[in-house]
Amino acid sequence: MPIEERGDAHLITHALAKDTLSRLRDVETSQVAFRKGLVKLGRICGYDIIDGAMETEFVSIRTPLAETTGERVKRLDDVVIVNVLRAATPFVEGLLKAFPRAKQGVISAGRNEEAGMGEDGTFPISIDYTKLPEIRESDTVIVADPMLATGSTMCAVLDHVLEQGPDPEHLFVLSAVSAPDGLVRVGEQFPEADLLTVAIDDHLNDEGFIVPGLGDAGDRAFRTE
Ligand SMILES: O=P(O)(O)OC[C@H]1O[C@H](OP(=O)(O)OP(=O)(O)O)[C@H](O)[C@@H]1O
Ligand SMILES: O=c1cc[nH]c(=O)[nH]1
Ligand SMILES: [Mg+2]
Repeated sequence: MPIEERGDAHLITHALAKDTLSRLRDVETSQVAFRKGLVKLGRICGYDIIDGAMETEFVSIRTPLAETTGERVKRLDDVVIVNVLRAATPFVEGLLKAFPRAKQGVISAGRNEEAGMGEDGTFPISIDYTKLPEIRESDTVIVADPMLATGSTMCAVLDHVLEQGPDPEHLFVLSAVSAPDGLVRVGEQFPEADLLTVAIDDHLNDEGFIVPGLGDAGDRAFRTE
């Protein structure tokens, strides 16, 4: 199975996910290659979520030649993907290749970098715009953000997502790179969430950036610096 348990999180271990993340980390990777890499990584992660966490069922099929039995992924319509603006946008574009019929929500959430990281290791988060579909108990919700650093953004986003209605059957927090602090913070505050990530990095620096990380994912994808 391409998803392995690791402490507070589950690691997506597909070789192509690691390959793609390594290209994203490279400081020489151009903006276009970076954005395309995030799309690719989202697609791989989506396939791995389906492989590791979604049920399948056997169905009868008639091919042009004969009756046979096939296997289908169940309940792909009951998936909600939440895009945490803005760095998650290309990542979600890739996820949608695996979940083309997912309902989508967006939340614009940003760290107040000027305020800096507080003594408790968190950032103030401003949530400026949200548009979420109805979330039902039977849904699988995937909240996607390529970077989980202090976890401040994800905690604010999850508060918002969960206050809208009943707890969904499955709640996944999907990131490309996570810092140990962020995983612990989100895991403690939202024990119902399944934390999925491609890599757990070493530490956060004084500015709250993941080390070694890949830099500022939003700036690299959107060419803003
Ligand atoms: O775990 P945290 O410490 O909260 O940091 C992670 C957040 O930081 C980045 O967003 P950023 O605030 O840079 O916004 P952007 O996507 O617009 O660049 C990233 O995409 C996460 O949302
Ligand atoms: O390392 C980090 C931390 C937060 N946001 C990013 O884009 N990168
Ligand atoms: Mg940013």
